[in-house]
Formats: sequence, structure tokens, C-alpha cells
Amino acid sequence: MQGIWTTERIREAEGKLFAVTPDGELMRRASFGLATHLAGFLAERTGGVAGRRVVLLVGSGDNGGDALWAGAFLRRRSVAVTAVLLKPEKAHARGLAALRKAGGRVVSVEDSPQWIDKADVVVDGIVGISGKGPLRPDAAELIKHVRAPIVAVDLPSGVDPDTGAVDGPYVTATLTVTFGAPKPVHALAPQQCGDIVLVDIGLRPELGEPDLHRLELTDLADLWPIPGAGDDKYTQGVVGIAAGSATYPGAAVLASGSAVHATAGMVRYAGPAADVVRGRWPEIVATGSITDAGRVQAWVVGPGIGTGSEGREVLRHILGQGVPVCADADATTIIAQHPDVLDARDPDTPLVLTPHAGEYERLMGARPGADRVKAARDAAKKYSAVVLLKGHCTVIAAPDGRVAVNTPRGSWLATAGSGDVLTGLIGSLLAAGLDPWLAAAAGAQVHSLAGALAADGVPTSASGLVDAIPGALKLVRDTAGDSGVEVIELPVN
Ligand SMILES: NC(=O)C1=CN([C@@H]2O[C@H](COP(=O)(O)OP(=O)(O)OC[C@H]3O[C@@H](n4cnc5c(N)ncnc54)[C@H](O)[C@@H]3O)[C@@H](O)[C@H]2O)[C@@H](O)CC1
Ligand SMILES: [K+]
Repeated sequence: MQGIWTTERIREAEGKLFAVTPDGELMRRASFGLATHLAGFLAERTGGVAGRRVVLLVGSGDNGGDALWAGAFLRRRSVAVTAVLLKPEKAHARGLAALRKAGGRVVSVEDSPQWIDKADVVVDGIVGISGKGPLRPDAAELIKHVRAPIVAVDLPSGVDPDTGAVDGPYVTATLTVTFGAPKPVHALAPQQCGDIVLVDIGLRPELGEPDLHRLELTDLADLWPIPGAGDDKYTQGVVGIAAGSATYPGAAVLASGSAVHATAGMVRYAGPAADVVRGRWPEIVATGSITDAGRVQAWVVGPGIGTGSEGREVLRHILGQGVPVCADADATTIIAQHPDVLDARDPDTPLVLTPHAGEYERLMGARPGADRVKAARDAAKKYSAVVLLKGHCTVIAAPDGRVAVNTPRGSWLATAGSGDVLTGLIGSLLAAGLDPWLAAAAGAQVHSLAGALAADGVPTSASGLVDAIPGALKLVRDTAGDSGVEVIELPVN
């Protein structure tokens, strides 16, 4: 798992490291790494380094200092470096002196357009982890006219370092070079960060436990249930699906199909779409009524069941079964409108809620707001449930405070029925006995992998997502190196 640390924790760790490192050493490490990546970026983009033109946008803090020092390093490779000082009186003094000594040019904001126009790369050293709020008007005006690709120092300025939220003008980078450890912005604002590289400045030993997590493909490979020699269809976990209606059987077909593809365990369906589900997925044991569904190890409930009294009774029945439940869509709305349905639940039995922003508002009485991590944590606490807050980046919080972030590859999952597929994946993992937080995080990640595979650069549908699940799982297992199949390149956009 990849760890992510808030800026407060980064600062604490930097403080400890400062105390035992020679003055200026951390910035030297950071800026040397930055210069190395800038040279690589120039070479990749323009076919060379010497003679290329780099413009540094320099703010008032150490982020600007990193940019100035990197500029001085690039001068050694004969790059033409021009620094634009947004606050000349506050620019990092030693970095500025180093750049001047190395032959860098320093210009005012007024004189900068002619240099910015001719730049091969623009470096955003406006603000780093102390940044608050959007770009100020002077910086916003400059950024508006940049045509060259932007490399952000530590993070794209104007984007909140801890929430990834934007509230006004911001930088959209092609590459972000960050230092020491990933920060929340890198997981939560992928569109503004572009590609991300991490420069090691020796911070990791001082950091302690991460605040947020991101599952890597190797984690998925480790935790995804794969049948062993002693397994049969029951021991791998039977998942029950209560979804869809006679008039709208789509949700039932999608959630059930997703569960069929997710693990080799058995899938049961209970509800008014039994005939349609059986017709589409003959391997599913389908029945019309929840009361004769048979034994399952976990339930998926909600998509398309309606929010009336019938749906309510189905949800109440399922919550009372003493097995893990993934409650989605209409089930979320029912819980929000009739919280008493939760009385049927043994609080120790895992529950996963998967709201989008509108459902979240129903559950919590307010929109998630800019701090989506906090929003998910608050809901997880209130409902003693794992809460998977949908959005471009999905945030998964457990009641004990653990949070995972799933950073998507493109926006392909914004398609009708996509949520039904996700809930089927999570339900199967719950039935296999996974920790509910891991089940939700792993489900979300395979869901987005399937989205990228299914889309392959063009729009996809929820049915396409279901069909892509085996390919996504194959990719995951190939990463662990145990299936002997060549790893394929994943399309990003
Ligand atoms: N502390 C360390 O050990 C290291 C810090 N490094 C760099 O230092 C950065 C942090 O530097 P600082 O804490 O000096 O602060 P920043 O450079 O992030 O910000 C400087 C100042 O800008 C002002 N500001 C805040 N929001 C603004 C906005 N939207 N527009 C304009 N000005 C704004 C604030 O007064 C803030 O203190 C990191 O992001 C990283 O780039 C690296 O050199 C690695 C080592
Ligand atoms: K920056």
C-alpha cells in the first residue's frame, strides 16, 4: 500500500529531519531531484537539454527556493533559465543568489510575457505545502498566458494541498515533482497534478503511519480471493444480490454479472428480476423472494429496489441476517429517510455504504464539501460503517479512521449502471471474508481498472465494465507474476 501524509505530518517530519541535517541540505536534495527531472522532461519533449528555455515562476517561500536552486543546477547544463519573481522582496535569498551566480536571468512580472511565450517549460514554484486558496490575481494572469507544459514543484499551485479542492484559478501541470512523500493533493487532484514523480529527501523514516492509503496492484493481487485446491463454490463465499425491479431489471443484471466475474464463489439473486437475471446469467441461483433466498455470506442490496415500503422491508430483512452487507443506491436513501431500519443490524456486522454526493447529503444532512476525506470519515463514524464516497476520486473511510483513496484513470466510470457494477464487486469480496474497508477499496480499484480497460480511449458502458472485470483481474494477477501472461499497457485516457 502506498502511504500518503497530510502537510501537517510532513512538516512535523521535516522538523525532525532539519534538526539532524546540515542547513540547506533538504532543499539541495529536493532541488537537485527537481533539476534532474526537469532535464529529463526537456529531453523527452524537445530532444535535448542544452540551449532549451525554462521559465521559473517564483513565489515567496521555499517552493520558490526549490525552483531557483533547480534553475541554478540547470544552468550547469547550459539551459537558458529566466526567473519571474512574483514577490521580489520575499524571494528565497540564497536560491536567488545561486541562480544569479550561475548566469540565470531575473525579470519582473511586467517584463515576463516575452520570456514565458518562448519557454520550452514553465516551472510552477509559486506555492507548495503552505499554499492556501486559489492563485492570486498576478499569478493567475501569468498562468493564463502559458502555452508551454508546466512542471509543478511539489504540487500544482492554487490546489489545496490537503484536500485537492480548487476554489478559483489554479495550475494544471503536465508533471509534478514532489519531495519526501505523497501528499493528499497527489491522490485527490490527479487532473491538476499530471504525472507525478517523487524525489527521496530522506523523510520516510520520520513519517510514521500514513494518514491515507492507496492500494497498489500488488496489494490487489495479494488480497483478491483465488480458489485453492480445497475450495468449492460454498467455501469461497456465496454472495446474495437484492437489486432491480420487474420494470427495471438492469441494476439486477449488472450487479449480479459483476459478482459472477469477481470471484469463483456462488451468486444468489433474490427479487422481482429473477427471470431476467437467470436468462442473462444461468450460473446464478435466482428466486423471486428474499425470504427463500438460501444462505449467503454477504448481501448486496439497493440498486433499483425503490425507496418504498417493499424496498424498506427487503433492506430490514437483509440487515437482520447477521452477515456483511453492501448497501447502495436506493438502500442508502432508505437508510437516510428511515434510520430505524438499522435497528435490525447487529452493529458488529460489517456494513458498507456507497453514497455519491447527493446520497451523502441525504445521509448526513449536508454535501460532502471540499474536504472529502473528512466527509467520508464523519459518515463512517456516524453509521459505524465503511463509507465509500463516490466522485472523480473515490474516498473509502472505515469507522476506525482508516482512509483509502482510489485515483481513477480517466472519467470512464461516469456512466449509467457503473455503481451497480461496483456494488457487485464489493459484495463478492465481503462474501469471501475480506475486511470491509479493504473489500470496498479493492472493489473500487478493480472497478476503475475495468473502466480503463473497457474504454481503451473511447466511451464505454456498464455492460462493458462487467465484461472487462476478468481482464482487470488478469492484469492484477500478472503484476504479481503468477499467471505467466504478458502484462499489457493500461490506457490512461
Ligand atoms: N521544509 C522542508 O524541509 C522542505 C521544503 N521544501 C519546499 O518548501 C515548500 C514549502 O515552503 P514554505 O513553507 O516556505 O511555503 P510555500 O512556498 O508553500 O508558500 C510560501 C508562502 O506563500 C504564501 N501563500 C499561501 N497561499 C498563497 C497563494 N495562494 N498565493 C500566493 N501566496 C500564497 C504564504 O505566505 C506562504 O507562506 C514545499 O512545498 C517544498 O517545495 C523542499 O525544499 C524540501 C524541503
Ligand atoms: K508549486
